[in-house]
Amino acid sequence: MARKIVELTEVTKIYEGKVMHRALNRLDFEAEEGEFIAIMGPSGSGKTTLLNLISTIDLPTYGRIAVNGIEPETLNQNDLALFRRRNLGFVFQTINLLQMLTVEENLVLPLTLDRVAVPEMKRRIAALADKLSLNEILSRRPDELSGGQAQRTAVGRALIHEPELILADEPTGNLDSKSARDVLELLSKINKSAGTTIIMVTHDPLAASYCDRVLFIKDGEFFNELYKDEQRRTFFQQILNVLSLLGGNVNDLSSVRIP
Ligand SMILES: Nc1ncnc2c1ncn2[C@@H]1O[C@H](COP(=O)(O)OP(=O)(O)OP(=O)(O)O)[C@@H](O)[C@H]1O
Repeated sequence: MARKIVELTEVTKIYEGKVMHRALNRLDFEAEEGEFIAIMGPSGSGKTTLLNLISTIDLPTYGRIAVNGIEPETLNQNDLALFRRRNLGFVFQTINLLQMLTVEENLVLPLTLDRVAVPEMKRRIAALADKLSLNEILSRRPDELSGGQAQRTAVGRALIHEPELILADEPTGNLDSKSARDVLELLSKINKSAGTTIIMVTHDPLAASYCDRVLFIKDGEFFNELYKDEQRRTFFQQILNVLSLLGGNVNDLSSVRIP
């Protein structure tokens, strides 16, 4: 049986504010090594909360979480930061590349923090630039890149330290459909070739159709789950069907792209 890379058992997250809000309610979720999973649900259903808990940025109010066998609650802030840096890669909708640095310098940033030797950095850049088609743009700065090139660089930066788990929050949200496809195909290729586990929050059923499994949540609880066992187009249709059952804000479907 494949190794479990993420395990959530009866996880509840309550935000304490003026008004107390239960964002997740006794949620169970597991991800096995090598899975490519989408998390979908209406606005406010708890997707980002779930991703923040898996990424150990936030802790649950009740319940148990283990990521790569580690329970984040048992680590102090320093060890948690180190754990994230070594084990996780992050890709966000807003592509947060450092404007002062070239693509190449942005790519190696996580390695600089870990004081990796220069020859090893060069080896990893060469391998990644090939895989991500970044060779032509390594010396450019972020403001000289298209949206797709910038997001491919951000994916590269998330991958350069060879993490076991990639966490992506709407990675195609700001991209045109061609660039979105390029990024999704890239994520899919990395998932298949390196066996990297990927968990991606998305509103976009086309993006979700690249995954092997889609978890739907509603009001912080499990709503449904779909596994891809046919063509991507059929899977896309099945995802749309569940989304229509799920309801929520009609704007959530405004970004639907046709495969
Ligand atoms: N720090 C916070 N304090 C209080 N309530 C919060 C906080 N963060 C999120 N919430 C509430 O928790 C619920 C879930 O939020 P979350 O961001 O996880 O939803 P989401 O599914 O990612 O939504 P969206 O698709 O709009 O990004 C929402 O009702 C939100 O208002």
